[in-house]
Amino acid sequence: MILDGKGLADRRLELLKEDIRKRGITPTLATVLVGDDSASAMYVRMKHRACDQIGIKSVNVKLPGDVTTSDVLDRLKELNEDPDIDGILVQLPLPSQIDTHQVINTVSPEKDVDGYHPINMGKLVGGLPGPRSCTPKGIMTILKEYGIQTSGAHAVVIGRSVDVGRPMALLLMLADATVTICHSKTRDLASITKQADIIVSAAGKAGMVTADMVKPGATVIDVGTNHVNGKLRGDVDFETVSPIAGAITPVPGGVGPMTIASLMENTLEAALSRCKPAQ
Ligand SMILES: Nc1nc(=O)c2c([nH]1)NC[C@@H]1CN(c3ccc(C(=O)N[C@@H](CCC(=O)O)C(=O)O)cc3)C=[N+]21
Repeated sequence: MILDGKGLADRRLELLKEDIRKRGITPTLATVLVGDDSASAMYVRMKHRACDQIGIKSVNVKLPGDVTTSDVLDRLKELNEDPDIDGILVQLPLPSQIDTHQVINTVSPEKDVDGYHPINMGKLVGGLPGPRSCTPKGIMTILKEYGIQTSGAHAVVIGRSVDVGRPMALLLMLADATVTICHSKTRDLASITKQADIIVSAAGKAGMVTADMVKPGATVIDVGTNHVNGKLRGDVDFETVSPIAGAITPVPGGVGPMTIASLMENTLEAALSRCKPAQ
């Protein structure tokens, strides 16, 4: 079974559009793009397009590639204080001279639609409600919508990044999975992934998950967005793995569109919790 992230995301965007229209509000998302990396610029454009599609207002703050950390922090403080802005997304990765930790720390936790702020990460660790990182949230939605059981399942996450691997593992654990986290230093990766009912690959290496690493019938979620010779490729060798997997996300058309749908959900939630309508 192919897990159609694109179709699911489109349906969720339609529901969000209807929800926003009925509430008569205009949530507002600010994106912050530093420098002119073409992939980052494309992702930001895709986010703005989704906003336009569903009635979220978006503003794009563009900063030159040679700004200092304090330039970025100053701009973020303005956005934090701006009552018209509900959500703030700082597109990552940032240029190397910028202190990414300080930037993430400066985004107001109430406006943190990526769920990267330590307060929101802490809420995730504690199992408290709060904004969840968009990619892991989108993956949980895929699993839920397709009825893929997490309770009691062995989920193997490949990758321990702060934006995907770690929050993914925590969300799977909160959903009662038994979770193993693997990464670049893991020995004999295949022997571990072979035991998985659910594999989530966020390793960032094109084609690294091969058929011999997958148990027949397993669910395979591919977070990879690797650009190889101008083509987008996932972490999973789709040709050989898809006949073995019980369910698999394609790249493109799988996790990526769900990341954006989750961002839209987080932006609406940020707007609603910032301005509680009178009952
Ligand atoms: N603060 C921050 N938050 C993020 O959520 C964030 C980020 N920084 N930096 C970069 C990554 C990457 N990311 C993607 C979003 C959508 C697709 C997506 O929709 N991709 C399409 C294909 C697009 C294409 O054609 O290349 C698909 O998979 O079907 C992919 C990747 C969000 N990220």
